[in-house]
Amino acid sequence: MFKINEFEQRQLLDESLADKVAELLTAAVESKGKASIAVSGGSTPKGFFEALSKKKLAWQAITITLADERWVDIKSSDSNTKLVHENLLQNEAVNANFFHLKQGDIFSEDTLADLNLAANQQLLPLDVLILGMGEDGHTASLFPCSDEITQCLAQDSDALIKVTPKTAPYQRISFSFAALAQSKHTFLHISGASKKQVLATAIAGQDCREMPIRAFLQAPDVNTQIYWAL
Ligand SMILES: O=C1O[C@H](COP(=O)(O)O)[C@@H](O)[C@H](O)[C@H]1O
Repeated sequence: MFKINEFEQRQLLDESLADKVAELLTAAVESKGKASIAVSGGSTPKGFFEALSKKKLAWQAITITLADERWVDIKSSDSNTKLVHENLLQNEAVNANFFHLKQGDIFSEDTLADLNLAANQQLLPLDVLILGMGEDGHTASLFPCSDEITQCLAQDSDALIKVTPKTAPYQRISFSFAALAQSKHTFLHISGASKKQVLATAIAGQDCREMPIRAFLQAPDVNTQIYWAL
């Protein structure tokens, strides 16, 4: 299931999404004393991160993580962790907790097992999930071109998966569809005419392995709120 929310300007979208997410995180903290949110990286979320970072929330009770990360040095300009540190873990949100997906230099099976255990104990199910979408219909690092795509979309997959895309750089770590689909509130944040066309193609077809974002649009128990601006 999905609903499309369109905005005339990206700044209006960023403010509106930040208002909504702030409301949901506040409600989660009030009801259970803590909240968790996974955000996406890439080129789209910077303005939203800045708007959300200025909200006066109980940030010390909130854990932020990423829907996916590239296995690069966290000082690299391609690091999603760096993007979050420089734009979201700022202002009022400087005291939020951050759950690192990129641990150490070597991406070993032991590292993956430890991260899966910690994510299941500390984070899941997420209160809020903010997805992005690439031009190929990937979301998080669920890439249609990867050998792991069947595993990424399987109902019984681990929460975190090692993914090697064939048409995008870097090895990745990504939450699986099964883990992300448990989120209490799911948003897809996209902008620009080209992404609107990609979304239309995704809506018009069925095959989730061809465009993994379809899994979040089609699942009857996932209500994906799409936020789009030109
Ligand atoms: O590689 C990634 O790409 C997607 C989409 O990024 P964008 O630059 O087209 O907004 C992003 O959602 C994901 O987190 C990132 O690792």
